[in-house]
Amino acid sequence: MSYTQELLREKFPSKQDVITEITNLEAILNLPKATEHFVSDLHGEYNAFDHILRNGSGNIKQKIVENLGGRLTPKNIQEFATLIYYPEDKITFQKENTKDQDDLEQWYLNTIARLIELLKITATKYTRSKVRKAMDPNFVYITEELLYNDQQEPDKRNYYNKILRNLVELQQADKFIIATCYTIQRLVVDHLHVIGDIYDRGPLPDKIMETLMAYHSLDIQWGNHDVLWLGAASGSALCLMNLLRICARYNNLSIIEDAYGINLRHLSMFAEKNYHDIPAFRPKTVEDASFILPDEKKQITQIHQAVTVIQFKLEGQLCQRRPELELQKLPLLDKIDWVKKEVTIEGKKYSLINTCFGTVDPKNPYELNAEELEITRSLLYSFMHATKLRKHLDFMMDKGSMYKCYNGNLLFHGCIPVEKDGEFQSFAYQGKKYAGRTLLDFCEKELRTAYAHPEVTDDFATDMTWYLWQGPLSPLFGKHAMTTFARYFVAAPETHTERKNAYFALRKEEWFCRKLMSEFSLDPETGYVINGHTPVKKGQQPILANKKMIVIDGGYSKAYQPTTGIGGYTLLYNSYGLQLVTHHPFTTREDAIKNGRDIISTKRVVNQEIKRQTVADTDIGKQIKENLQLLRELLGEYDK
Ligand SMILES: O=P(O)(O)OC[C@H]1O[C@](O)(COP(=O)(O)O)[C@@H](O)[C@@H]1O
Ligand SMILES: [Mn+2]
Repeated sequence: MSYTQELLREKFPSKQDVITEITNLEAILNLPKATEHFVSDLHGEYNAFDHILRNGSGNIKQKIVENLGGRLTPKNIQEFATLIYYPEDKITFQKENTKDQDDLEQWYLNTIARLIELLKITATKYTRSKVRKAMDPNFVYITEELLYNDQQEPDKRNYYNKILRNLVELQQADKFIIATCYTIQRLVVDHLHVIGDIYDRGPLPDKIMETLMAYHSLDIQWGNHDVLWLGAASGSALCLMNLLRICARYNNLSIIEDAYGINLRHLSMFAEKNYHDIPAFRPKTVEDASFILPDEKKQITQIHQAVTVIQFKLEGQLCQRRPELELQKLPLLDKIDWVKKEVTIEGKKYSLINTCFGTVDPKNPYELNAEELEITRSLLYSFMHATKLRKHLDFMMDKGSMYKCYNGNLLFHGCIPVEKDGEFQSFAYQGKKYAGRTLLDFCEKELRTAYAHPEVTDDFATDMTWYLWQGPLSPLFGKHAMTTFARYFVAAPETHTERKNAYFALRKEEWFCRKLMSEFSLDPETGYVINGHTPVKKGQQPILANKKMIVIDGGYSKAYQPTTGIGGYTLLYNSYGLQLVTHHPFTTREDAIKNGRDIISTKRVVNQEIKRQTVADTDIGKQIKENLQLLRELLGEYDK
């Protein structure tokens, strides 16, 4: 008997145990495939993301319409849906707005009965034990009684009605409704994929991380913005300065100070001493907001300049110590004619439109002055020791990866760098070349090394975190260069251009997407490539390459909504196939609760399975089949 069988025998000591397990697993294989939910580019927009999680990208409403739609008016459908998304708020609202006690009781009875009906429908896909795990432990007994009782029998109906009445009379109804709503939310989506860029530009990435940490099942494909935060926590001061620059640019320094408790006082004082108010560095999203005080705005503008200059200095140092990364052309502080106020970019001279280089020594433009050095050191120390931040980023490392192969699909944030003809471009390091899948594996290995050793700050792995942010062959970035310097200091638009990797043109071709799936050992006939990263602009298509490629940048980022014209896209993959969901921009939580404002605009079927998919068709199904094989062999042993 093999070692595995020995172990199995310990777990299932009698023949009857084996038979029970085989029956159980066979039954699971025949259940419908559970629903996967894909989101990406959340960019700190917690409220919009929270709403989409609560409504399961429209899945909850669809279930209500399909199953209770014939009995409810559109207004009541929306009210019932809103209750399931925001049970606490909706109950309060209901109580405040129903003066008559009898009406309120009737509302409770109707609501509980409807919830149980909907729960029954959402639970059919799962084993009883999995449904139980999704329930609030305090209400398991009552819920199961209500759920598995046949109301058609008169005796049972009385029993059922009695339980309902009791819940209301014993004032347990609120708690029960809230618990059941969350159970429904949980059952409607079985697994969540976050295809990168949780951090930057929006105000509440920390709350997104808290939500994800409480979520029942998920994976993350890192985005370039996430890697900035992981890089900084790995000891890269350069990543840190860049993420501070983005926080200042979008008026989000409170994430650093309030959410993560990192003190910016020294930086702020230094900035005040050394920088003035320059329009190009004013925070982007607050031009018409009244809540920001002029002084505060000026302070952010000054901090923005201070961290930008430190970033360019550190970037120059990195380029000097890592010529192998071929990033030489980027930092331009040594290409400045300080007298004429000109900079040379690719052989051409341009005048500087903003100057804030008071701390730059023309002879040693990339050297930090003493105070910058001290600020950088102490900020990096605080960042690496901020407890809550570390907890969030540990989780991101744990659940995250550069790419994921899941139920036959290939998920990654940005691109696989290629030449124009579709050949994978290779990244050379220490005499070895990495391209295609091996490049992504290499990047992941380096990032994990860097993160595991935050105290080592000058090694290749730490510098690679910066490369992942803006290196020309970074699968997370996918452009020839990041022209940050020119975007701040030069007017000529040609200096701002960031040329996209050939990948983004080729991903429209079916043959190319098939090649990608083969590279990752997936079946090109049945699989899809799913990307985030590039906002799908007005007039562009999210479904490409004869439906082999789907780009679902969620478009949550408010700053980018004018160019996309919509809120964004998410994707659902259930037993019937794949559906692309388009969202309107999210307004506010209050609007969603009071006015029942949902943000789903359309659902488009990407593919419809000919035969409804079951667990047997999934990755878990494959594992179960392997286990069944072993169990059958064990059964044979018991028969000997
Ligand atoms: O809109 P902003 O804040 O100027 O940012 C622009 C920068 O962001 C990037 O697009 C990278 O961020 P994304 O991953 O969100 O595209 C850079 O290529 C570009 O230089
Ligand atoms: Mn991105």
